[in-house]
Amino acid sequence: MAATTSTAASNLLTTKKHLSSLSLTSTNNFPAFYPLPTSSRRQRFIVLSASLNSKPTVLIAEKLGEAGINLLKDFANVDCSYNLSPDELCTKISLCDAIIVRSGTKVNREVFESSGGRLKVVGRAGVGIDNVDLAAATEHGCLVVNAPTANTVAAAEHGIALLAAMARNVAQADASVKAGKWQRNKYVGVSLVGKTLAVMGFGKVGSEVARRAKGLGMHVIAHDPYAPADRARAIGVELVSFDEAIATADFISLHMPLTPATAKILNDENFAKMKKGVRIVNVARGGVIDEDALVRALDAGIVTQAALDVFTVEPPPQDSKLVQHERVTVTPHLGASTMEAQEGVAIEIAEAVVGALKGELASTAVNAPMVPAEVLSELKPFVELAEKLGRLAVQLVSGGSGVKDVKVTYASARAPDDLDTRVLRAMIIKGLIEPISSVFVNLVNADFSAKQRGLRISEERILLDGSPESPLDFIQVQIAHVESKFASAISETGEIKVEGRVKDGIPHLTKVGSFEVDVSLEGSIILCRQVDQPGMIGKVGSVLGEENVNVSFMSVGRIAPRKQAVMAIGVDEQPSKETLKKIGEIPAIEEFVFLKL
Ligand SMILES: NC(=O)c1ccc[n+]([C@@H]2O[C@H](COP(=O)([O-])OP(=O)(O)OC[C@H]3O[C@@H](n4cnc5c(N)ncnc54)[C@H](O)[C@@H]3O)[C@@H](O)[C@H]2O)c1
Ligand SMILES: O=C(O)[C@H](O)COP(=O)(O)O
Repeated sequence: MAATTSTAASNLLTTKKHLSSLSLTSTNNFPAFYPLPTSSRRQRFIVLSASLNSKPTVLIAEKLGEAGINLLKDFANVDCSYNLSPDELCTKISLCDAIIVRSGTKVNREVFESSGGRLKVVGRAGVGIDNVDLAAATEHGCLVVNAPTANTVAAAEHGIALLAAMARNVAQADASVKAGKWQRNKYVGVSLVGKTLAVMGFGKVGSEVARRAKGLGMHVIAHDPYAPADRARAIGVELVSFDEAIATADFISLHMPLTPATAKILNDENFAKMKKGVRIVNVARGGVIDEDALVRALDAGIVTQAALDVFTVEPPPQDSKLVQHERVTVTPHLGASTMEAQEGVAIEIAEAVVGALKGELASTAVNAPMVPAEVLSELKPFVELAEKLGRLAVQLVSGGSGVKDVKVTYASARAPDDLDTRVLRAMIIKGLIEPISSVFVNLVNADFSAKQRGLRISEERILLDGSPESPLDFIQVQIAHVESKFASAISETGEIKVEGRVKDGIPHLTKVGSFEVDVSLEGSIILCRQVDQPGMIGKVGSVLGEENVNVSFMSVGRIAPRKQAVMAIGVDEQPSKETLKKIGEIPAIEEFVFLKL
């Protein structure tokens, strides 16, 4: 057995310009995209319809900066129709090759179905694509592109504006003066200087908020299990645990994406851990707060004030107790709404849409990583395996010094020249980044996205003896210098380690930490560490069965009989919190974790 090592980081592209687009040629003058299949997307060959002879039509459905509109007009017929009803949108869409929206327009399955196959590009002039049905887009051969960077500073500035306005009761005092009152004693505020601000989510927006808050004389701490600690230290911010952040902060500012792990992360249980009198700002996504719990925390005096730009349902109901609360300041999702940001976003999205209509794959393409068909046919299950191992590994991280050093090992009997691992590396990066951020990774931007987040991916090849029929024997992903929410995932050498193989064309998880397991990577997975003893599979299975959660696969890996064992359980549905709690309460179970694939 021989090993060769190379460092992907050294090959990384260093400027965004270098990777802004990549052209593919195809037959009959039409550009072509090959989106990678994942378990949730049907594989499909996408052909864009912007023929070389006719100008495409772009519908701009929400207000867009002039510079972007002008850029589009050079290339396409532009129809600016704002405030369309859903029916009007469905009628118009059949005449359009592309549509550009912000967060206010729902581009749902009906829109794609109504387009009669003509719609080929959806441009989201901003970051979040919560309002675009991605699965429907991919099924209809439609590329979705977004503009992820141009509104970062605007969002951070809005966070700071809300922080200061809340502390000094600006909105409430303004309404009071306009109502003919002069209540100087009622609206005495609190100072920001010297106060502790906890920035929850230290990504693009969070780090800009932290920088600005330092300038205001605040003591800034941050919680982000995946952000590199040295990046935080460089701007004088200490990364702390979730509990420490919320327990010590005078102000909490939310900047994490909405994911299954962050949904309602501020809930009754966590409000109860906060310092009495805490003030909360949210310019991320409404869903990260349990809004009913926030009303209870405000009424109980745990939370003194809140300032919210985003809501679970937008616009929120007019009679919402939260919106109407006297100590809550609200804005209608204005984080990205500055002249400058909207000009920047307009240019970013116009360039991406024009590029896509010309057949280039933008670095901001959300649903179409691109793989040549001949590569895909052989590597398809390994491509899926790579993404899923990345997703599993990152979900096992609980803290430490951030996700920084990732080592990928490919074991294969193929000579290194016969196995192009570029796609696999991109898919591992996709799996590592997408569950924890607002970034979408494709083949064009994968290495750049990794570099931007401070991720160093080193790759190792293990050359196996034997027949090289299958491209790979196993793939292993290790994350160093981190803690895990499932201690058994840490290997003897101290890294989080997951390993997988393809069996009968299906990706399988075959190793977690030092434990051998065997579970097919479909649906989701529960990992439990237990004292090996009879009846454990039955006990866990019946807890899941009580809630009608279908078990697809179970396997137990153990060190020795009657010692510790790790049980991997594949489930088709997501168990409720109560069901997971019941699993944790089974006496022999020492730890467990639920992982979404
Ligand atoms: N209000 C607005 O108009 C507006 C504008 C821009 C962005 N946003 C929202 O702001 C949020 C942040 O955007 P961004 O561009 O900074 O995203 P980003 O991906 O750059 O940063 C998100 C950070 O959150 C961290 N994170 C993930 N899970 C976490 C967890 N459980 N706990 C703590 N941290 C966690 C990630 O590691 C990452 O560093 C997103 O929700 C985005 O949609 C809102
Ligand atoms: O996701 C985003 O980019 C922000 O939330 C801004 O959304 P908007 O473009 O609708 O203002």
